[in-house]
Amino acid sequence: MAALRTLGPRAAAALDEELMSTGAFSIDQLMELAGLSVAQAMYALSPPQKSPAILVACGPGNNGGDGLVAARHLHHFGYKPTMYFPKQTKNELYGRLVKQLQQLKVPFTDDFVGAAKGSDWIIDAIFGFSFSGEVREPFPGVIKALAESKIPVLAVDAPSSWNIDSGPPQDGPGQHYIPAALISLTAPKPLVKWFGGRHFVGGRFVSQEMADKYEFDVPPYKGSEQIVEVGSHGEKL
Ligand SMILES: NC(=O)C1=CN([C@@H]2O[C@H](COP(=O)(O)OP(=O)(O)OC[C@H]3O[C@@H](n4cnc5c(N)ncnc54)[C@H](OP(=O)(O)O)[C@@H]3O)[C@@H](O)[C@H]2O)[C@H](O)CC1
Ligand SMILES: [K+]
Repeated sequence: MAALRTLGPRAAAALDEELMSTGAFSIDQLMELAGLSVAQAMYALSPPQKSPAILVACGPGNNGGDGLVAARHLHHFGYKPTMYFPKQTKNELYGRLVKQLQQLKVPFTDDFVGAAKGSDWIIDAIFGFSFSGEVREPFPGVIKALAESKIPVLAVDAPSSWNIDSGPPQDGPGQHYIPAALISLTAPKPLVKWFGGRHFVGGRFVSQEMADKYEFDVPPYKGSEQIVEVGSHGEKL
């Protein structure tokens, strides 16, 4: 069966702009729904009874914000999330998301490698569709640790360090990391061509009109679910 059409980084950024202007959404709303779908994908992969300890690595942009929201939902689902959020900005929304986690006594750590050792799964919410170029500090060590670790990773929107259009960095086998699972938000990005693991689509907030305009497909969400599992490259299952 045909794969879901992909959305490149420029189109994804333009869609976000339009959702938050003429679409009348706030970033808080989009991030809340994106983060909820990340938490639902984690639950579909492994429930808290089996995999309670989740390390959530958050970057400085909206991909990181999705991770902060997902962690709050994971806490309420019964998981024990730990946060690695090394590059916190003064952004007011992020401040509130962090405070909500602190009030739930969700721990924050500066030691990614140490925290990863005790984790059942890692959520990679470091970079999404606005990533480009070489990974800059403080993240190269984190990407290296992900490449060396055997702990399964759920990547949010993109495996961090992969080019959104052209996939894994050309740095040789064993150098880049390969997540066990990916949740694409709104639509898969072109990099799914190089992905081979379990793949979900989430971010259930676009109209059919918007999907037609940006030439992607709304996946077949069932009932009240915020996610759909698709094939590795976005094939409909
Ligand atoms: N419509 C949707 O589906 C929604 C998706 N959401 C999520 O938002 C991200 C995109 O968020 P954005 O804020 O545009 O960008 P990112 O989070 O991907 O990354 C931006 C930050 O990353 C830094 N960056 C970029 N490249 C590098 C690099 N090579 N090394 C280190 N750091 C890098 C960048 O830093 P600057 O220094 O350049 O500022 C940014 O800080 C999308 O993927 C979804 O996950 C929304 O939550 C809701 C709508
Ligand atoms: K990511």
